[in-house]
Amino acid sequence: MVYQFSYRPLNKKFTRPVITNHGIWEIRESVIIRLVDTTGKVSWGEISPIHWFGSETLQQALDFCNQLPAEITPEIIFDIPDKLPACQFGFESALENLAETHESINYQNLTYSGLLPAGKAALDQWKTLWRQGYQTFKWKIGVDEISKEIKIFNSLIQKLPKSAKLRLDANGGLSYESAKLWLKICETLNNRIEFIEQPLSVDKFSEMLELSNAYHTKIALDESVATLQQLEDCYKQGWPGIFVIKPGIVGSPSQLRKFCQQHQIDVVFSSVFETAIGREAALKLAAELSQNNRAVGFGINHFFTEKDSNWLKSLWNNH
Ligand SMILES: O=C(O)CCC(=O)c1ccccc1C(=O)O
Ligand SMILES: [Mg+2]
Repeated sequence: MVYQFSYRPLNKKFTRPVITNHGIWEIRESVIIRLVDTTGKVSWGEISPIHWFGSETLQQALDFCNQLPAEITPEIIFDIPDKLPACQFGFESALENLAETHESINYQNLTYSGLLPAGKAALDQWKTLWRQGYQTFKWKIGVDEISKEIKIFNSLIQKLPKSAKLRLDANGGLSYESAKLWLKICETLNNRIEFIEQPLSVDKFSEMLELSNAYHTKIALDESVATLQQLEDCYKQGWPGIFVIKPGIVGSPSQLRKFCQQHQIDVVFSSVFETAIGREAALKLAAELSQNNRAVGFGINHFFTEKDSNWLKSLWNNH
């Protein structure tokens, strides 16, 4: 089989900047790819790198697309190197969409986690998301001073319904002492805190292992398991807690499928703030590979573009 291949860069301003310990992120830059098979069937894929998170850079993805011929084959797609995980995801998902079997996976019964804005804005925003039906929320910490964040956290916990679950994501921004302080606070809230995500930086695996053995509140690795190689490595080192998987940047869906089917791991699937193209492919993987029913971190609709044809068509017509 050969596929007509074309691609377009896409820049999309977030409706609200994403503030994390890594900094302020205002524009989502992606590459949308288009495959057409010999019957004329069209399929889309999305390459949405996050270099500061551990994937290739946007430029590396564009350079890879640029050197491809206009007609590509499955061999070319399955030969994409592991140093281009977002490209592996984009091309393989587009290829899978062309295979009939793939259409059938339905991801309607996933539950979603809503991302709250960092800082005190969370105190106003949570109710809007609650009314939209979210029962799990994620709040970024490690952005401001810990004393300020604990104060906001205390009022957030007061306001949130007791049945709501809250995830805290430090993006590796806490010191060992601050992580212990957060974990001590969470211990007193009998499981209302589902987990603390990446409390320490990627180079502090053994400290996080120690913390996960010392406290009940679960710890989830995210930046530490950004790519499949890192995921396998942390698994082999015996990580007992949760693994956050971002399908958009983890790498090859077929390799991810193999790993998840070989190992029983506690997984949370998470967005890379992709458009509806990447999101649909990622949610299909989440539905297929989730062994537990943890809410998926894709509940932030204003970050992606609906898969209506106009914006896609305009991408191809305006160039
Ligand atoms: O997982 C979620 O709930 C939303 C996705 C998210 O937080 C995220 C999105 C892009 C880059 C990093 C992260 C993160 O989890 O740290
Ligand atoms: Mg995270």
